[in-house]
Amino acid sequence: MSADHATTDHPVVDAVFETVASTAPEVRESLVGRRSYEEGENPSGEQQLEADIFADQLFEEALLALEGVGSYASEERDDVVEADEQSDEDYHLALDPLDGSSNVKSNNAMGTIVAVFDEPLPAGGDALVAAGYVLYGPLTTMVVACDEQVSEYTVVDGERTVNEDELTLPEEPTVYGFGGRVPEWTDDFAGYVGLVEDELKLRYGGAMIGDVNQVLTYGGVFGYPGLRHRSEGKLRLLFEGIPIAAIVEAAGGRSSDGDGSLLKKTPEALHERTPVFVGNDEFVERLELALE
Ligand SMILES: O=P(O)(O)OC[C@H]1O[C@](O)(COP(=O)(O)O)[C@@H](O)[C@@H]1O
Ligand SMILES: [Mg+2]
Ligand SMILES: [Mg+2]
Repeated sequence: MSADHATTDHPVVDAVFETVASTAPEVRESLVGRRSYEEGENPSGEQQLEADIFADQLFEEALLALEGVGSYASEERDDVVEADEQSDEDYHLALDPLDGSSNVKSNNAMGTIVAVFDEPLPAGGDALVAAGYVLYGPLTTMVVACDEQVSEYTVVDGERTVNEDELTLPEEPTVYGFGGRVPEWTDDFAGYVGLVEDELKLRYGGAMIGDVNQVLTYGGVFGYPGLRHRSEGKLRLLFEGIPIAAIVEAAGGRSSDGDGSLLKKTPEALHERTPVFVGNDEFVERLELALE
C-alpha cells in the first residue's frame, strides 16, 4: 500500500475503485422508482429488477472507459463485454452490480461486488488482483482487498475516506448467517448449524454483502450451502464467491466451497454456481469436517 494507505500499488485498481465509489451515489439514487421487476431473467434464471439492469449499465459504461480495463463481465449479462482498445496488460472486471437486490423492495441493505483479474474471464482466484464491495446500508461504505491488505472506506458524495486500513476479522466471533430454506439443507450441514447455533447469534439479512460485512465487523461465519435439490447452491463463483473469499482471507479468515478455499477454484463458465462459506478459521474448518 502507498503511504496514505488510501490507495494500492496498482494504479488501474485504484482507478477502478475510485470509479466504483463515484458511481455509488448514482446507484443509490437510481433505486427510487426502479423497485419493480423486469420481464426478463438474468443468465442464472433469476428475475431482474429494473435497478439491477440500470446499475449494470452504469458500471459497464464507467469502468470500461478506464484505461487499462480490457473487459467487463456481470451477473446480469450473458457474455463478457470487451473494451474498444485491448492490451495484454489489461485488467478484467467481474461485477455483481446489485447483490441482494430482492432487498430493494423491502428497503434492506444490499451491495455491489467488484473483482479485478489480470487474465481474461472466466478466471480463478490465482488471477485475482483485487476485490471489493460497496455496502448500501444506513451509510455507504466500501471495502477493498489488495496485496493481502483490507481497507474500509466511507463513501460520501462519491468520494472515499479511509476508516480502517488494516481490517481484520475479530478474534472472538459472535454472529452467523446461512442461506437456503432449512428443509433444503443436507443432514450434514444441518448438524453443523446445530453446533454453530450454540455458540453464535443468528444475523441474516438476505444480501450476501450485508451478511459478510457483519462477519467482518463482529466475527463469525456466513454460508450459502449446497442444497438437496441444487448441490451447487445459489451463489456465483466468479461474481460472488471468489471476491468475497479474497476479502475474508486477506482479513485473516478462511473461505471454502465445503472442501477447500474458493480461491483455488477456476470457473469453467461465467455464471457457474458454488457453495460459499467464509468466516473465522475455526468455524470454516469445522464446516469442512462436518461435510467430509
Ligand atoms: O433469498 P435467499 O435464498 O436467502 O438468498 C439470498 C442470497 O441471494 C443473493 O441475494 C444473490 O445475489 P443477487 O441478489 O445478486 O442475485 C445473495 O446476496 C444472498 O446471500
Ligand atoms: Mg449477488
Ligand atoms: Mg446481483
